[in-house]
Amino acid sequence: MALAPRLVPNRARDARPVARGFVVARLRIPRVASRRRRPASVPGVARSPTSRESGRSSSRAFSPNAVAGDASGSGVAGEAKRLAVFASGGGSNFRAIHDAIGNGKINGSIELVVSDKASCGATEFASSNGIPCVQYPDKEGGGEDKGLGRLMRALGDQHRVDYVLLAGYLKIVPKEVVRRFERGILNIHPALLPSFGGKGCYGMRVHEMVVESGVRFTGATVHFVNEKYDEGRIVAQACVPVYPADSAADVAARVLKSEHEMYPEVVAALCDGRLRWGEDGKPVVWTAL
Ligand SMILES: Nc1nc2c(c(=O)[nH]1)N[C@@H](CN(C=O)c1ccc(C(=O)N[C@@H](CCC(=O)O)C(=O)O)cc1)CN2
Ligand SMILES: NCC(=O)N[C@@H]1O[C@H](COP(=O)([O-])[O-])[C@@H](O)[C@H]1O
Repeated sequence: MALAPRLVPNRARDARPVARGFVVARLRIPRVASRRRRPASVPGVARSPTSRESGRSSSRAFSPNAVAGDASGSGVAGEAKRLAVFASGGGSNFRAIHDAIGNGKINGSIELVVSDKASCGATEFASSNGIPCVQYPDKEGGGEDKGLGRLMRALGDQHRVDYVLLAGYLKIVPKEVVRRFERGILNIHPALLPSFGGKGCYGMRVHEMVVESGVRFTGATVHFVNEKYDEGRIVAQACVPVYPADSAADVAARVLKSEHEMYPEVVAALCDGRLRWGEDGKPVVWTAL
């Protein structure tokens, strides 16, 4: 049986940009036999002994066990995390995460898809892969609470979701969900927050603003979700150039490609317990040397 890896965090200044363009910290994880193929892009990753079953993350000082969503630092190493994806559109980020799970890069399973749309690319992909879908908000059938009660039951008792991943979801996630999944909801935004973020900043509109602004770089941001649009703690960013002749569509395609590379890696770290909160309240993706 593989021994639980002892994490020996390096000093914060060891965090340095990597070829992928987003910053990770470095820690020495003794190589342990892993039952599953390690994520190709993060060699030598071992399973961290975490489990969301042990309840919510505490706000205690940083320690090797202070991982997102883990209150005790104990738990069953390697247990696949149960994921819900919220999407409103084509679902390419959803599909990138689904593919990374299938390739063994993410230790998780997508148990539920939530959309404000009765049908979109994401819900069609979910249905064709046997993944249940729930509509929220559901103005027609949801009554006063727009289906909030049904959503909470689906995320809780029915599908026992550990983490929520927003992937092109265009509505505000209600505070009840944000509080239920403290430090357990990620979002990908198609710009370098805090620039070009907030209400009204979504989809192609973001890239139109970027081109109009004349900035020379843009990119994507993965951040934790709080009760406001795009104000949660930033986890990782990927940077791409903006060329003078670029249209908004050119920029959108370049940013989307970087999203498909970055988001699965961050989700893999979240599911492996390698997404850790420092004493300064900033989350960091850790990987092996
Ligand atoms: N509680 C939270 N909910 C959501 C967040 C968040 O950070 N906290 N992120 C958004 C995703 N997002 C940017 O990354 C975003 C999505 C949509 C909007 C927006 O202005 N929406 C419009 C409605 C658009 C429509 O219905 O077509 C609006 O609210 O008027 C801003 C940012 C997901 N949810
Ligand atoms: N502010 C939220 C927002 O604009 N999210 C963006 O919507 C697109 C969804 O594409 P997808 O449906 O193909 O994943 C992605 O570019 C994502 O960053």
